[in-house]
This record gives sequence, C-alpha cells and structure tokens, in this order.
Amino acid sequence: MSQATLMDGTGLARRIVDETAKRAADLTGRTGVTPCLATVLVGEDPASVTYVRMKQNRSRKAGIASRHVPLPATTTTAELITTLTELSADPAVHGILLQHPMGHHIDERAAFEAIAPEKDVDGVTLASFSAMSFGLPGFSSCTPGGIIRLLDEYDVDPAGKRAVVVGRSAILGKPVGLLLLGRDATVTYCHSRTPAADLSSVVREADIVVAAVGRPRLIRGEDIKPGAVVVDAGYNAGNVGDVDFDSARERASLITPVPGGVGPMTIATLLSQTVEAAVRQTVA
Ligand SMILES: NC(=O)C1=CN([C@@H]2O[C@H](COP(=O)(O)OP(=O)(O)OC[C@H]3O[C@@H](n4cnc5c(N)ncnc54)[C@H](OP(=O)(O)O)[C@@H]3O)[C@@H](O)[C@H]2O)C=CC1
Ligand SMILES: Nc1nc(=O)c2c([nH]1)NC[C@@H]1CN(c3ccc(C(=O)N[C@@H](CCC(=O)O)C(=O)O)cc3)C=[N+]21
Repeated sequence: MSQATLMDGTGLARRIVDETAKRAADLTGRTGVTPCLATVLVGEDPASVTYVRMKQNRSRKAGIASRHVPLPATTTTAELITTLTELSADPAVHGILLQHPMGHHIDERAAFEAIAPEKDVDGVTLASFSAMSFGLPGFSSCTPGGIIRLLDEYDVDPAGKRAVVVGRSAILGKPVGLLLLGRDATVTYCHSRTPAADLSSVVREADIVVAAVGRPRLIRGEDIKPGAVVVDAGYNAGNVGDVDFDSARERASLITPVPGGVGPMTIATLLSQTVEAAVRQTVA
C-alpha cells in the first residue's frame, strides 16, 4: 500500500477563516458591530495559555475582537458562574469560550451551563449538545465540527462505514461519535475502561478512526486497517498526536498530520461560529 494522502487542515482552515473575515467585515461595515469572542481561562496551565493566545491571534486576523478574562487557579465554581453569567448578559460579547480542562475543584458542567446557548460558539452546553445529537440547528462542538468538515472536504462519506472513536470527553470524543452516527456510520467508542486488546481489535475493524485521547502514539499503525481514514485529534507535548503517524501512514488511505490537521480546523470552526453568533445577535 502506498502512503496515505494527508488531510490538509491548515489549508482548509485558512479558506474558512478568510470567508469568516469577509463576513465579519461585512457585518461591521453594515452595522458598526465588531464580533467579539470572550475567552475565559482559569489558572495558568502553560498549554491552555498557548491555546487561548492562538485563538486570540487568529480572531484578530479575522476581524473579531477578543476579550480575555484570566481568572486565578483558586476561582470557585460559583465565582466562575458569576463571570460567565455577566458575559452572557453583555451585549458587546457575542461568543464565549471557557477553556477546558479546569482545576478538579471546579464543576465543569455547571460552569459550561452558565454560558447562554446563543453565545455558546464552542458548543459545550447541554442545549448545543442535544441539538447536535438530534441533528437540529445550533453550534457544534468546535473540534468535532471541524473534523466532519475536513472529512467532507476529502469526500469521505461515513454512511455505512465502521467508525471507532477513541475517547469520550464531552467536548471531543462523545460529540464526534454522535456526528458520525448522524452521518449514518456504525460507531463504536473506546475509552479508559476498554481493555487494550479490545482497543486493538476494534481499531483493526474500523474504516474511520478518530483518536481523541491525549496519549502519545497510543494507536499503532499495525492496528490500522489498510485503506482506513485516520483522524488524529490528539495534541500532546512536542506536537505528537495519539496515532503513531509514521506507521499509520503506511496503511491508511487518508490521514491528518499533527500539527496541521485537526487543530487549525478547531479554531476555524470557533471563529466562524463566533461571527455567525454576532450576525444572529445583531438586528441590522
Ligand atoms: N486539536 C484540537 O483542536 C484539540 C485537541 N485536543 C486533544 O485531544 C486529546 C483529548 O482531549 P480531551 O477529549 O479534551 O481529553 P480528556 O482527557 O477530557 O479525555 C480523554 C479521553 O480519552 C480516554 N482515554 C484515556 N486513556 C485511554 C486509553 N488508554 N485508551 C482509550 N481511551 C483512553 C478517556 O476515557 P475516560 O472517559 O474513561 O476517562 C477520555 O474519554 C488531547 O490530546 C487534547 O489535547 C482536545 C481538544 C481540541
Ligand atoms: N473549551 C475548550 N475548547 C477547545 O477547543 C479546547 C479546549 N477547551 N482545551 C484545549 C483544547 C486544545 N485545542 C487546540 C486548538 C487548536 C490547536 C491547533 O491549532 N494546533 C495547531 C498547531 C499550533 C502550533 O503549535 O503552533 C495544529 O495542530 O496544527 C491545538 C489544540 C482546543 N481545545
């Protein structure tokens, strides 16, 4: 088998961000309103600081204003909810991103629910999640939405395919599996309680593999079915994914690189949903 074709998330994301920038400029030109994304970060985890900065930089280039709200690591759930409730009520803010993970003392679900659904451009609330699971309009979780857009771009039709999602977090694994189910794939989830031997045997049967774990090179090339489509959402220290890229590339038909695959699509989805939120909230 020849080497897999790379799915170019960077290139597609650039096109989406360009379109988003045009939409933002059009809104600002027509109404004087600049789309604004509030980013809320609890604590100073270096990786999270970097992600939030990336999101702000990319926003600025797209004509989206950012309002950064850094909170100390000692912030309580109640204080965080107060901040999010204020941002939800602030007419100058159109989208809210609460960076995950937060400290273990914080009730993440309660915090996410303090985001007004119309400002949930990161797709983390129950309202967004249930709309997405039923195929109704709403904001998708950014990484899952970006992954589906990338599969569409490469004409990968999940219908009737066996898809495995490794990971089941609320912002990534679980929703990407539901979106694949919505596209008529036969979906299996693996997680931390899946025995390693089962992970291996389930991945071996999969036509589409989505890795969303946070364990460097957990998925080995020898387990990839020849011709499978491999989407690696993992983003570990040193720019390493959850898939052993070199060996997987020998067997897959399409594969996302890390970096340059899923990551840029996440940000592109966030920006495009922020401008969409601003358009909906602006009475022209
Ligand atoms: N590129 C991007 O835009 C984004 C990348 N990421 C990256 O994706 C990865 C996952 O992120 P996130 O979902 O937030 O992480 P979480 O830590 O919230 O979830 C990890 C998931 O992996 C499962 N898991 C842990 N160990 C194993 C194992 N040995 N075998 C199978 N499953 C396992 C866990 O299972 P259990 O539920 O049982 O605990 C859990 O469901 C990270 O590398 C993160 O950096 C995340 C968001 C966006
Ligand atoms: N509520 C919430 N929503 C998130 O979407 C969210 C989050 N919390 N917590 C952390 C993860 C991580 N994440 C990334 C986004 C972009 C890249 C990205 O653009 N990466 C580039 C490389 C960038 C570089 O290293 O220069 C790439 O893969 O090519 C990576 C990781 C979003 N996350």
